[in-house]
Amino acid sequence: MSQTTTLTQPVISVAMREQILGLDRKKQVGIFGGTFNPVHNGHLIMAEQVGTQLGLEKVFFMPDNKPPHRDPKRAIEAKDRVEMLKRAIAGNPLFALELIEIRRGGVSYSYETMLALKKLHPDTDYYFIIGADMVNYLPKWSRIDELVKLVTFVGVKRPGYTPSSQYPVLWVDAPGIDISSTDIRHRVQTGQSLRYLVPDPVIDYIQQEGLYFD
Ligand SMILES: Nc1ncnc2c1ncn2[C@@H]1O[C@H](COP(=O)(O)OP(=O)(O)OP(=O)(O)O)[C@@H](O)[C@H]1O
Ligand SMILES: O=C(O)c1ccc[n+]([C@@H]2O[C@H](COP(=O)([O-])O)[C@@H](O)[C@H]2O)c1
Repeated sequence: MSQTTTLTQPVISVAMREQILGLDRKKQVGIFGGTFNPVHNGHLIMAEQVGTQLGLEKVFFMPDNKPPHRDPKRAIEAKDRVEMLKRAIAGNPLFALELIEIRRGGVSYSYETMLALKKLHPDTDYYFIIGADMVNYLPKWSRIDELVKLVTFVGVKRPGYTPSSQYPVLWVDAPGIDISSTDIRHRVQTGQSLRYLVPDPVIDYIQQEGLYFD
């Protein structure tokens, strides 16, 4: 029996066609690493400004398991930090979660993380978002000379910090927001309002779980 084949579709995929035409654009995504203990509106405002101003496809909030540079005061469990992040980013299609550091456990060195992410997603360019305090701290990061080749650091100003860096940083203009997780924890302990400093669903979670009260 003879068989005839009718080609109704082009044999090349969209990706191949884009490659041939030189249109293969890499994905551009933001990575926003932090302890998020807890996440606050300063984090959300800066992530929104960076994501929209740079035209990123997504901004991934990436809670660390254990920050490399400090012993977090009043550390709470990763599951609570993740739950608060989930509540904070719900409803914003630009935002997503990246839990690679929590899954890996141990100390969360960004070089190790970004190497792993680049291996998993070689077609993605990563924009690593940091505040001015962290920009100043970059020289102390583990394997920083290799890390700057893996990511583009994006800096956001922060009240109280005069940024200076010997490493390349792409600055995005966002309003200076004087909110810190340290201050939020202090406000919980001293019974002050968190309203408009932290998203309402995160305030509810802090109260429901009794976080940061002692
Ligand atoms: N208000 C802010 N303005 C600019 N950058 C910020 C601000 N808050 C946090 N960041 C940046 O977000 C990242 C994650 O911060 P982190 O989760 O440690 O929050 P934090 O408010 O600095 O916490 P803590 O007070 O416990 O040190 C860091 O790069 C930090 O510089
Ligand atoms: O890799 C390092 O040496 C390193 C040193 C300091 C901070 N970082 C990362 O910077 C991000 C912000 O840190 P933090 O503690 O301010 O939340 C978080 O993802 C950390 O893992 C990473």
